[in-house]
Amino acid sequence: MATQGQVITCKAAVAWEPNKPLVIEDVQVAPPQAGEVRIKILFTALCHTDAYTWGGKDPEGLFPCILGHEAAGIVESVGEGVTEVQAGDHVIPCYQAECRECKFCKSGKTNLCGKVRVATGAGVMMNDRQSRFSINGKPIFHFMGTSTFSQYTVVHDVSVAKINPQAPLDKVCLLGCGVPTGLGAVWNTAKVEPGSIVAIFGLGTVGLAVAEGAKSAGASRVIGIDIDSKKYDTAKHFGVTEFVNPKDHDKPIQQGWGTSVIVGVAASGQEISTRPFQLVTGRVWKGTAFGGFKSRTQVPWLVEKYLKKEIKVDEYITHNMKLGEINEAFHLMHEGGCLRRVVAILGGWVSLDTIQRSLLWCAMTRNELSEFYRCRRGLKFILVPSLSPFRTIIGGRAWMFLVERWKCSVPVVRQSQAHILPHLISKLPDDILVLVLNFLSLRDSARTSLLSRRWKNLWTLISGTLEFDASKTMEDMRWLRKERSFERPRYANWVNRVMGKHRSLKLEELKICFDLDNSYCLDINKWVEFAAVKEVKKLDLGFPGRWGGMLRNPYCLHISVLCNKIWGKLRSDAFCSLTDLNLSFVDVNDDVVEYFLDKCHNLVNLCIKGSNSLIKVEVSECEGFNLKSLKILECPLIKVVKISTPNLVSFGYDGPLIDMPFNKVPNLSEVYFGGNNTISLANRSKELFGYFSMLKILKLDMSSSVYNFNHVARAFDTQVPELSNLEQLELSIMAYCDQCIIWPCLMIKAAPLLHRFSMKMMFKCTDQDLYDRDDQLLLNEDQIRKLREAVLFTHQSVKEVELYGFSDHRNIHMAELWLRLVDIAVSLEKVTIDVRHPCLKESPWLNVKTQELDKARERVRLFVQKHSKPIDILVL
Ligand SMILES: NC(=O)C1=CN([C@@H]2O[C@H](COP(=O)(O)OP(=O)(O)OC[C@H]3O[C@@H](n4cnc5c(N)ncnc54)[C@H](OP(=O)(O)O)[C@@H]3O)[C@@H](O)[C@H]2O)C=CC1
Ligand SMILES: N[C@@H](CCC(=O)N[C@@H](CSC=O)C(=O)NCC(=O)O)C(=O)O
Repeated sequence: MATQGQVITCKAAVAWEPNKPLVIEDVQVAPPQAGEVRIKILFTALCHTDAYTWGGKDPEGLFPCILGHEAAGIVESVGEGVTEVQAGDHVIPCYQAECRECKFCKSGKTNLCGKVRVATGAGVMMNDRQSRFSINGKPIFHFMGTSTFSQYTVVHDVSVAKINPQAPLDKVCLLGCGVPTGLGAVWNTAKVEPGSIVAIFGLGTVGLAVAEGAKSAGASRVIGIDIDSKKYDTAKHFGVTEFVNPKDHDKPIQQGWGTSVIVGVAASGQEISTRPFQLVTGRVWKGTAFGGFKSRTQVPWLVEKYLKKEIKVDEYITHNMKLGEINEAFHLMHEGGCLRRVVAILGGWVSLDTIQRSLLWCAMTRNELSEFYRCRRGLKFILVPSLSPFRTIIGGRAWMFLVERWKCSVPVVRQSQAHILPHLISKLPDDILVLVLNFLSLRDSARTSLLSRRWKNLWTLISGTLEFDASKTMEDMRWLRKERSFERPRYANWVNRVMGKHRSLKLEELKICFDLDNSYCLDINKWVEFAAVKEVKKLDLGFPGRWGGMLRNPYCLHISVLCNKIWGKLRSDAFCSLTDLNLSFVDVNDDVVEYFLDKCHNLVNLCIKGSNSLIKVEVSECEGFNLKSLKILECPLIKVVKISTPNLVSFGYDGPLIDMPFNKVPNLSEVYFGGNNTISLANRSKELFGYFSMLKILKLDMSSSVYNFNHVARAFDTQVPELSNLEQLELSIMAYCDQCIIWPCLMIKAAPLLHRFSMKMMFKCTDQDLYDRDDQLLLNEDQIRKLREAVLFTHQSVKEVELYGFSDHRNIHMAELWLRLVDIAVSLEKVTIDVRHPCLKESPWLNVKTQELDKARERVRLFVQKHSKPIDILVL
């Protein structure tokens, strides 16, 4: 284990003070000492006792601490002298230890163990009476010897129950406390006999487990007592036969004798009392801790009972949540319909439902799976998840489709039989399951390893896409200023770990994108080698800085990495399968690009972005050369782009104004220009290419010329390129003054066959300087007249208009002018108007106020109401 003997920094929910929300912190977890075990916690449930201590009622409660005691996980490492468990074992941490040596354990009369209780009650470990948890040196107390609200925890070896690795950890975590307590209260403590009458006060998880235990013990009547009558319905499924709500009665309704078992934990100072006469006349008072079960011995036995379906567990789980939602999970505790909330401590959830959904999806969209099914005569069913989200998407047609596709050989499993789905899935052969895993994200497919031993390594056989997607972390690094020094090695380790485990010989697609600079060149070189060895078809490497631009010390892909000089392992035909190559903020020189163009005869799409060393790109005609799309973007020192290849369909460029000799590109029909020189490039396109008039699609991004006011000033005099065949025009502009509209309008005018027009408007919302400059750019009378003239025309073929970032809060003329497009286009059928900023609309950091957006939407709607044409209008 790479982490063995090391301090692990991980996430944990820390209770800093009683009753204050738990805070997700980066916590240091020290390695286990002698007789200790460090466990990677995967799932934890919440028990009322956690809430009791968090609420400050526990006399043993110490703060700050990490709560949690009903969980399951995998042993990460063990301390000296630990023999009964080892790294990789699936375990349930037990708040009630079992040393099998102390006076109590040997007595045979109690399940309470004396070996470590003094330390667990004091929030420390027995060895040195210190905590293994700390935050920047400040110790954080343990809780109940378990502290499972942490991705890693350290427990005494006498508190670890090793369980069957086939058991789903997201379910059997409940066997760490609530369910055994209820069952054991009946079986071990009260020792209910057949025919007995059992009354249960409180129908939460423990109470329902009591009902289940009572039913299985043969009780003749099981009376549930709760202040919420709605619970009776659920309770019936667990064995409750009658129900009493104390609120419906003003005096006792039952007298008699028998055995009372106290389970509930009460705050310090709270007492129960009775007249001795009550006991004298045959009533018995007992209590139970963990249902009297011997933890290390009997928890594995309970797990087996669950696997054999002899006891319920799944039925107690009402919510699946994530670590970040732990405070919400506490609040839910007080909701009537809530039993156990299981929190995924590491990452999110992947359940069999996800797999079922994925299975159906790929069955419906991929022929290969249906062929696969056809070939396998033995396999005679298809699983149909009739889960509501799916139903909303595909409705009843999915059923028809499946029945049609697989005729009668496909019995469909309906929702009412959903409980047998896991069983059916487990019958699917591995190759089908792997095929299905290809449709999950890398994280989700890796998470299936937790489902059971069978699933453990299946994900390592996926041959579709390995996408190391860390966009969320990148976003946090950007806005929350999350530390790069911490996140970079974590990302690199993740990629290395996954690649180390990956066993499929081939891989369709590899995508790696993170803020990594050249100090990670050894790792990245290995990833490039991995791509070559796995014969990837699509390789996407991106190493942008925090703000999406170049790093000061960018990763440099050296030609020697590709030519066997460093690793010596690559075959001479390395990358011969490559069809798509996207190198973004990877420093490559001319030799590297030439290598890919020369060696990769299957290359169809090539994009080089943000390389400081690229000077010249030459694509020449040669037999069997298939390149269809080429993009050279943000390479500041580029001097020559020389192209002569008949297959080229699409070309994109963003960089200095250079000569681009294009020859023999008869199929070129799509061009993109971006960056500071967009307008100049477009205007000079005829002399640069000579091919401009044959373009069908033109995309111009003029948004980065924000400070280049000369363009705006010259807007009235600008020439537009010849666009006689253009069908689709996409523009991005920095919309800071009315003149911005002129050039696009002239382009629309110059494109008589234009079908679809799309415009993204960027606004610089917070830059006061820009507001000030706006004043300087206010139009004079003459300019306003020219502006109106510029939009005074009609266009016959435009059918579809999309306006993104349409916000009128900055500029009154612009809104009106853009809406005029709807009038200009006489054949218009569809308009989409999105008032949000095109780049920020998905971001929580949107700095345009909601009222402003609402105002803009309202304005659009008013306009639409005035408009009489029968067009389809979507306002976002
Ligand atoms: N001895 C041991 O080994 C263990 C003890 N415990 C203790 O057992 C108790 C139950 O735990 P758990 O099942 O997790 O908790 P739950 O919250 O799931 O269940 C408690 C149930 O009792 C109901 N209730 C509350 N007040 C009353 C009342 N006055 N009369 C009747 N019913 C009432 C609650 O209703 P509502 O939801 O409406 O509030 C809830 O349904 C807790 O005190 C917990 O600390 C737990 C595990 C082990
Ligand atoms: N620390 C509290 C008592 C808490 C308590 O009673 N705990 C139960 C388990 S509750 C589980 O959810 C228990 O079994 N205690 C036995 C033990 O050894 O801790 C207090 O001081 O009142």
